[in-house]
Amino acid sequence: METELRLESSLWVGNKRYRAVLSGWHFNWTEVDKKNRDKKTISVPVAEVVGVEEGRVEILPRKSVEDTDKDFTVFYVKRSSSGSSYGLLWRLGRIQFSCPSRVLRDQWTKHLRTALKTHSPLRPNRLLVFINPFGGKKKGRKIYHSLVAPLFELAGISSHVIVTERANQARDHLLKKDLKGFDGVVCVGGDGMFSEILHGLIGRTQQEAGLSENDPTVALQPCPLHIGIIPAGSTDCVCYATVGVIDPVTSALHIIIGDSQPLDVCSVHQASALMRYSVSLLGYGFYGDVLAESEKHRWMGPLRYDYSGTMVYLSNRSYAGIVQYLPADPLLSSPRDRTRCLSGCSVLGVSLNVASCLSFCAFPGEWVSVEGRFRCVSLTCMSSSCPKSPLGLSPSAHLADGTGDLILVWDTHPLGFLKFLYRHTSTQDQFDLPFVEVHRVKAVRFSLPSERDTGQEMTNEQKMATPFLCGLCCSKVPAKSVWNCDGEILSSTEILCRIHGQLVRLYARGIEEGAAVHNCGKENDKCQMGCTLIK
Ligand SMILES: CCCCCCCCCCCCC/C=C/[C@@H](O)[C@H](COP(=O)(O)O)NC(=O)CCCCCCCCCCCCCCC
Ligand SMILES: Nc1ncnc2c1ncn2[C@@H]1O[C@H](COP(=O)(O)OP(=O)(O)O)[C@@H](O)[C@H]1O
Ligand SMILES: [Ca+2]
Repeated sequence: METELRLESSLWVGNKRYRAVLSGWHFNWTEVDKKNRDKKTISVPVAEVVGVEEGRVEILPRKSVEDTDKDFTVFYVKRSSSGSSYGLLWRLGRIQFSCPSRVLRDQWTKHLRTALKTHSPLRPNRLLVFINPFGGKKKGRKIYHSLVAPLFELAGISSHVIVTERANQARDHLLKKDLKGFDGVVCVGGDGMFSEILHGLIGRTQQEAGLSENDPTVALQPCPLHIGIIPAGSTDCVCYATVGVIDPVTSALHIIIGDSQPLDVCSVHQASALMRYSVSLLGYGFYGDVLAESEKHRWMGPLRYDYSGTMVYLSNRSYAGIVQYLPADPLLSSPRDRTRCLSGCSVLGVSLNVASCLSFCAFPGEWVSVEGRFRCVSLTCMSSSCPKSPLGLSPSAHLADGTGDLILVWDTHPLGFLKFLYRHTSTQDQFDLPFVEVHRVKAVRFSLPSERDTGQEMTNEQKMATPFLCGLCCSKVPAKSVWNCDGEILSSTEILCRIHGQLVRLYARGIEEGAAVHNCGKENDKCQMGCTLIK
């Protein structure tokens, strides 16, 4: 089959002659200029060819087609460094070849198209697109129509676009409407919008499989449709943590070529009912308070989190709680092993025997229990990196290993907590502080101490410590906080969480790092799949 797809010939690009070769996984072209022997070869993996068109075709800044007999145009993924972000920006590359005959031209286009289908079988033909017109800076519609739709059209993807008119419309559509014929669902918006798609697709899949989402011991069915994220929100953490940059064109190109990245999902239950799913931040204390405060200032747009973050920091609160967790196998990985989950990462979920030991009563020995006052308790299934924190809440967490990282920040003095927060903005280790613990876990349970212990009556010492500028934003110190579940406030405080390995798949491939050193000893572009980074 590989020999069948091989094609090699002399072609022209402008007035220069090139040797073009299509073989196996690659398409490359080299200038054959005698005076300049060391002209570089440009090599494109066939899986990264976006489209092949007969004639002279331009799509930027405007689409134009000159239908000639001997020319063909190839569009492909071109990488460039993104400056501030850790990942690489993808752009649309374009090259226009001229053939000596029409027969040869047709042979090239036919072979390239066949190779492309063979090497990237998950390319979507038909997509269901939801746009949240009010996410982030309210630019969702513009981002989609000006940057994404032209690329989908070039790649021959047909899309059904729905601009939402209310919250939860996308979720309800996915739960109830006919989804036949769609290969994937695209979300134009932020983490909240992604969460709607996530709930719709997971719910629909379980309905069809006859499984109960309420039962935390049930092994849920993975979703058959892929999810694509075009970032147009405030935090855009899911996009950043799975692609490495917040860039609509990069994300659109990952969707077009049918990249596939599995993702762990955490189900959050109260008593025996499912409350929500989470992929990035499930946080009590600081992050819960920030979200609750920020909801009052939605008009500020993405800035609301900085404003509320500062206010909540100044209010200097901590909360009593009991945290119980089921540790993951420490021999497989650790949240402090300083590896990073990069594209092709090999730390994947092994079949975890969670269900059998989820029952706390039946297997008390497997669970670890801690109690005390916390600044925050956070659980994240992935690194949760975002522009505010480029390495994320847990820099060594893995996207698809079936575990989450539980971060416990014990009550401490205000400057200590500021240090912890500030370390998220750099490469300094935020876990290397005496009041911080991090555990790789399969399940977590959170409960409140009995009324008597929650500190309704605070000790004098606590009273002294608590109202650190507290008068700025609150008059009374509440005894409990709320849970922030991927940007939604949960209605209940006592919860049970379980991580489901690889429950959904995104059109992404994990973070491709720019100028990094890898432990396979090779330079970045030659790095072997699955190697890990050394700092
Ligand atoms: C001093 C600098 C501190 C920087 C600390 C940065 C930690 C950031 C970790 C962010 C993890 C994000 C996880 C994702 C959450 C989202 O699902 C979720 C929903 O997003 P959406 O509205 O786009 O739909 N987003 C959130 O819940 C936002 C959480 C953001 C917390 C940011 C806190 C900023 C704190 C600033 C504190 C400043 C203290 C200054 C004192 C003088
Ligand atoms: N048409 C709409 N009107 C109001 N809210 C909507 C609409 N469409 C989606 N939403 C909701 O808006 C919330 C925030 O959206 P998101 O796209 O995540 O933006 P942001 O990142 O700015 O929070 C989501 O929880 C989503 O359910
Ligand atoms: Ca994980």
